[in-house]
Amino acid sequence: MLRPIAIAPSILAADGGDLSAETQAAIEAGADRIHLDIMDGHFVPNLSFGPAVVAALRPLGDIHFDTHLMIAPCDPFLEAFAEAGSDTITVHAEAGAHLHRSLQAIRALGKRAGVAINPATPAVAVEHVLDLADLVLCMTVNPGFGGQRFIAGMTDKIAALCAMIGDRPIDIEVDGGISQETAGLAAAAGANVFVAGSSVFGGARDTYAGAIAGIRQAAEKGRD
Ligand SMILES: O=C(CO)[C@H](O)[C@H](O)COP(=O)(O)O
Repeated sequence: MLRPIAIAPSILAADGGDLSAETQAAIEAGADRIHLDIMDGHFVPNLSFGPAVVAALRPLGDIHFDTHLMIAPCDPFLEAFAEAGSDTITVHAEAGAHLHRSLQAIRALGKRAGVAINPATPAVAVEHVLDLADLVLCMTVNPGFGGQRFIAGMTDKIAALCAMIGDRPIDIEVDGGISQETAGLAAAAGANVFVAGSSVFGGARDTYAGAIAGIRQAAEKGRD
């Protein structure tokens, strides 16, 4: 099954003092989705931002907001991120005692439900929730920080997820170290949604369009 390619710049790597302008610039540069990394200093060893920031950015456009919750527990915050304007809400398989219930709750809020797995978590961890998932996120770095190196060994897991998911209409997203150099490897293994932080926001604003186009081209080529 050939899923549509989408590039999702992560504003974690953007200028935090100018998030509206940075998000607007990414939209104008051709982003398909905006990736919002939510960190709690507990599930991951870093803090980022909360639903108020997501809500503040929402009026910038009707682009898909892809919210990645790196928080535990996650259930108490699902409604807030739904109300803030998230389109997809992704929770970690490792973050909650009741993953099935969390995904049900996201769907009940009228949002697309995503499930993420860390590099050390096997693909089989999501097997029994696929009927409740619209997106599976394979972390290609350990979550918590941008700017890390893509873990090449994750391509086998992406391929295993792809085989497990089969023809279900579920996005296969990769996050961490995605660039023009690595997007092709992930695409060849079956990924179709590419989160990119530092490889987009690491340059000046007039380079964002070229960076997004380059990642898209690399992903398309990786499928050949
Ligand atoms: O989820 C994340 C970190 O936990 C970030 O989205 C991810 O690391 C993207 O940043 P970069 O592209 O710079 O690796």
